[in-house]
Order: sequence, then structure tokens, then C-alpha cells
Amino acid sequence: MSGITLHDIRKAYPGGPEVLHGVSLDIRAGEFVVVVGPSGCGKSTLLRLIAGLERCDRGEIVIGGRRANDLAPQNRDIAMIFQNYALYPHMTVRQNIAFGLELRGMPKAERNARAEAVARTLQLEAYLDRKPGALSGGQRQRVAMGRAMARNASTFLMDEPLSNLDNALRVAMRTEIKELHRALGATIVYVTHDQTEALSLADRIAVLKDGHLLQFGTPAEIYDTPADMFVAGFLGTPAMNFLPLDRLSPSPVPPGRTIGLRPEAIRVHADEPSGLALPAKVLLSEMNGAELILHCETDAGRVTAIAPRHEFSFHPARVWLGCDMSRAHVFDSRTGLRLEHAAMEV
Ligand SMILES: Nc1ncnc2c1ncn2[C@@H]1O[C@H](COP(=O)(O)OP(=O)(O)OP(=O)(O)O)[C@@H](O)[C@H]1O
Repeated sequence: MSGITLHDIRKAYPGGPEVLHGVSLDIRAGEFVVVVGPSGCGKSTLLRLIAGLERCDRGEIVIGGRRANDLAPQNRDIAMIFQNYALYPHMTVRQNIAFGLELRGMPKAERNARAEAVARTLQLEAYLDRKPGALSGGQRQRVAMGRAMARNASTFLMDEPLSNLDNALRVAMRTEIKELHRALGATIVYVTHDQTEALSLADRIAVLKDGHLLQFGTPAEIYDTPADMFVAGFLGTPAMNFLPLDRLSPSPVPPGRTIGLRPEAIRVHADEPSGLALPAKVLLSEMNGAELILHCETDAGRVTAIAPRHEFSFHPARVWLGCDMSRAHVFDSRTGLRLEHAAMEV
């Protein structure tokens, strides 16, 4: 197991603009870190730098206590799992899993024994003699994991490994990856643009935007105390509501502040409740199993709220939205930054 430290990493591709603008991250040995952010923010570039597939222009990469800037990929004790799995189509599952071992000169009998042990862990035993073309997406994904596991690497880098799978399989594989992490104890750096995946998998989440690290913290820290409006809006579904309540008259908040309320901090009432409540017109109500997701229009703009479905025998057209201001996030409207200690009771 080895930790990874990135210090002030900068990277531009030849002839292009800088895509990472000084990223620093301290990943502990055995930690599961998910790097999340919108398309093009530099996630894959960061992973490729750790793997040694790209070189940084500035900064330092330390892996397992060793400066790794100049280490070749094969000397970094890292296994990378790509989105497309990069399996060899003409090889069987057994050969694919054992491939890296053959390159290292391990005798055939030992290779096969290792491949079979890994296949057992991943419940791939029945498929050892099949080729990737005869496997489902989830099975291929497991073979790719198996190849990385067979190498006994101390660190796994995963670039959107679940994005080719259908939703049910993605959720199932998520659990498998989490269990594998627990069993192997390896350090995992996992890239995704899917915030649900980040929240459910990570020990800590690194939120990247436009080549800048905005926040690095546990899922609960990121969800409960987002550093700015981008992080607040990016993680959580339905997304946080941003309410310019300072536009209301009388206004419950000082000017220049934007209030963020997650849907669960808003209670839907048929009649006007006590406390701060906004009258709202329901534009759309979505059935979500036990809940209704209500998309509403208010004097403070669009608001999404969640209501237990049993509380409404019909799809409501007009409601009151009770705002639990003790759960409000307060942001500076100009910079978007979170204002600490500014939660308010109304
Ligand atoms: N080989 C390359 N040459 C030049 N520019 C590149 C190269 N690879 C990536 N880029 C650029 O670097 C930026 C970051 O790309 P990167 O692939 O790291 O982002 P990402 O967050 O992983 O995106 P996605 O989620 O879409 O995969 C983008 O603007 C991209 O166009």
C-alpha cells in the first residue's frame, strides 16, 4: 500500500493551454479517493500523471514516499483500469487476467493459479475459457479489474470504469468495487463525472473544475459544507436550490447573499405554515417511488422540493414551501464562496 502526494501540479498539453493549474492532493495509503468534476476539467489528465502516462510541467508527484516524477509507469506499482477495459479480444479471460504476469516472467503454472484465484474472488470462474466478445459489459469490467488485481499492485487507478454499463449493473458493480477495496486494502483513485458514484464510493472526494481543485473532503463534508456554489450544486440530487432571498421584500437575509437550500430542507405544505414560507406554483411533479419531486415557481425563482407522496392524494398545483433556515447554506452572491457560521434561524 502506498499513499500518493501531488504537490502544485501543473500541466499543459503540447501547444495547448494549461489544463491543471496547480493541483495539490494528499491521498493516504489504502484510501479510496474519487476525483469528480464536469467533462474537460482535467480528471483523466490527473490520473494519467499519477500513472506516469503523462509528465507534469511543474510540481511533484510522490508515490509511497518516493518522488515519482521521473519513474516509468511500470516502476510505479500502479494498475490502471480504463473506461474501455482494454482487454485483448483474442485472449481468453484466463489469459487476459494473467497477461501482466507473463510479461514479468512468472512461470505458466503459477500464472494460471493466480488468475484462477483472482477469478474466484470476482466470480468469474465459469468464464475463464471465454473470450471478451462472449461476456457481458459487467463481466468484462470484472476481467479488467482481475488483471489489475493479479498484478498485486498497491494502487489502482480507475478512469470511469462503470460508464459503459447499464444502470442496474452500474449500481451492482459499485457495491462490488467498494467490497473489493475493503478486501484488498489498496489505494484507489477513481475518476468519474457522476456525483452519485462519488458520494457512494469515496472515502474522500476531490472536486475538480477547470483544472482547479475546489474541495477535498469526505462525502459528508462535501455534502454538508460545500466550499462554494459550484460544489454545492454539483453534488446531490435533486440539486441544491439557490434562492436570492435578498430580492424579497421584506428580505429575510442581508443583501449580497445567496441562500442554498437542499430539497430536503424544504417542506411542502398545502396551506400557509408558520415561519418562512414561499407561495409556489407547481410547474411539474415527478413521481419518484415513495416521493414526489415538485418543480415550482416562486417569487425567489425556481425551487425543487421533495414531498412524501402519501401526503398528497393528487398532484398539487399550488403549495407553500416552508424553508428550514437552520439548514440553509449561505454563499457570497458575487464570489460564490460559502460564508461560514452564517446559517440563520428565521
Ligand atoms: N492528449 C491531449 N492533447 C491535447 N489536449 C488534451 C489531451 N487530452 C486532454 N486534453 C485537453 O485537456 C483538458 C482536460 O481533459 P481531461 O481528459 O483530463 O478531462 P476530463 O475531466 O477527464 O474530461 P472527461 O470527463 O470528458 O473525460 C480538456 O480541455 C482536453 O481537451
